[in-house]
Amino acid sequence: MKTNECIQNLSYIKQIGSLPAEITALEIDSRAVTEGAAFICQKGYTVDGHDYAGQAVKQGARLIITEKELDLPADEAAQLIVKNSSRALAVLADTFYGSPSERMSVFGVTGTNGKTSVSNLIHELIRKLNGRSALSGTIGFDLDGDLRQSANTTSDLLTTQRMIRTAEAEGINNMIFEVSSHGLVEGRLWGIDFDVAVFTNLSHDHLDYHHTMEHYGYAKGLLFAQLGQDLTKKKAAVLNLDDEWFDRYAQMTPHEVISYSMERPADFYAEDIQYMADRTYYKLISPEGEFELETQLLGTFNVSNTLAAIAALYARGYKVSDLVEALKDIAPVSGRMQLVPTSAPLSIYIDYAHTPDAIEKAIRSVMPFKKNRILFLIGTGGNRDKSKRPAMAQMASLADYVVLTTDDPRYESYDSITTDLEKGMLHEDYACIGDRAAAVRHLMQQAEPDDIIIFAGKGHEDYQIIENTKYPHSDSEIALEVISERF
Ligand SMILES: CC(=O)N[C@H]1[C@@H](OP(=O)(O)OP(=O)(O)OC[C@H]2O[C@@H](n3ccc(=O)[nH]c3=O)[C@H](O)[C@@H]2O)O[C@H](CO)[C@@H](O)[C@@H]1O[C@H](C)C(=O)N[C@@H](C)C(=O)N[C@H](CCC(=O)O)C(=O)O
Ligand SMILES: Nc1ncnc2c1ncn2[C@@H]1O[C@H](COP(=O)(O)OP(=O)(O)OP(=O)(O)O)[C@@H](O)[C@H]1O
Repeated sequence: MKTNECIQNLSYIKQIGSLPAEITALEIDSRAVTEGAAFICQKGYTVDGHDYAGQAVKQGARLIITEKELDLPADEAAQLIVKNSSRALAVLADTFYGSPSERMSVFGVTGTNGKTSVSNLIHELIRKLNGRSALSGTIGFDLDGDLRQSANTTSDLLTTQRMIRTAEAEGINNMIFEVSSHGLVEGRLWGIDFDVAVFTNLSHDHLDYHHTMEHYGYAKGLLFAQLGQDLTKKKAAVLNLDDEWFDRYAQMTPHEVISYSMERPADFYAEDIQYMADRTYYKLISPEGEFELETQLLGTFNVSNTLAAIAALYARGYKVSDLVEALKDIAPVSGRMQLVPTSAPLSIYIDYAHTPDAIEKAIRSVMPFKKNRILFLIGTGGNRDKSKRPAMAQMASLADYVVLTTDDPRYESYDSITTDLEKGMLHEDYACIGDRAAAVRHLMQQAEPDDIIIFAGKGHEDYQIIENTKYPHSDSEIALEVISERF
């Protein structure tokens, strides 16, 4: 793209050197720079991208976007000094990639729990109803069925714009983003034209980063403000009426608010819910009438998640009857209340619950069909929000027997993690076993016929991070091994 065209909307303080005629690519990582690229220097948590501008120039960068004047060969690369390079990146990426989000149906899903589940439901419902869809989130970047890896729940801004551009180039006209609070406050989604913004719920998590629930809640609210003020576009906020943040998020947008609830009348609400070990049924009351709904997704929270997904697609003109029909065939996201097939006379679920609220909901979900005991294993990560640990164990105490362990201990000792968890235990029927593989084995050794077993915290992940190394790990594999020895 011509440089003048690319920087037409960019405010900058000063130009050093002459601008190249063309920009071939935008990069924020010097290691990815190719000939003719513009390199945008960003300060990170670990290093400062400004320190890599020299390397970027050596690799062929001809324009450097920087917050300070850098000592670089003026004949090789020009510099544009900007006040804030993240804002500059947002402007440049939007122009360079041609604002693809404006031409697509873009859904953003935020909340403490349920982002992956709701995003995946929206994505799969669209595909089931013969549409094409791309999804970016914790599980990766799914380009209409072709799954690629990505590092974050909400990727950096450049990756985000590239994903939308790639989807558009593939002829895909729906894009779903799982939106993290980190991503919102760091502007990883600046410039994205969302059509539907969905809120699942807000509860204790990430306070190592946000410090207070007020700040955490505010961060999530930025998604609803991002729907913008242009009322010539039909947009909607889909909000959970059962959550106390409903009113505040509704105030953040002039666009239509579509409510959903499991507890009271709303635009979309659930009545007569029946929880089975492998299916959930409920009566859906919607603006298009009442429907008997059946889903393979399990647990109370998935009733809420299915309501959110149906409401989000209704906002884009889908018929509720079609959505209800399509939902029957959609399988749960890997590792979210996923039933592990076994011939042993007990039920094993793998779940990703790693917040107090999710743990409470996971255990309450299986109570309606409990015949014997509920055995629950909970692990939590090292070097992350420690304040939630006792509250997690407090909720885990709803189970009859609990094993306290780790998920990704990183650099923290097993003992430090399980000791924090132990502070919240409300009964004595528990064991602390830091090594997760041993913890899973121990839990399975206690299992008796008709027990319900939930392994929480790792979900779809098939590894454990110890220090900075990923080791293979699978709760279900270990559980099935013990079953083959015992049953
Ligand atoms: C703490 C944090 O948010 N870190 C994110 C951040 O990394 P960083 O700040 O360490 O980056 P850095 O290594 O300091 O690099 C700074 C700059 O120098 C550049 N650089 C660096 C090295 C080099 O040789 N050349 C070079 O140009 C980098 O490309 C970058 O532009 O920027 C990276 C690229 O965008 C992110 O992948 C990374 O997320 C890490 C993996 C992370 O764990 N983040 C968590 C806190 C997070 O964001 N989580 C939320 C989900 C939460 C949830 O709901 O569960 C998420 O959205 O994922
Ligand atoms: N609506 C919900 N309310 C409460 N808990 C939920 C809800 N949906 C899912 N959960 C719980 O949270 C776990 C993670 O679900 P999911 O991956 O959909 O959430 P997430 O917001 O994407 O989480 P993360 O940001 O950590 O990836 C599930 O395994 C389940 O235990």
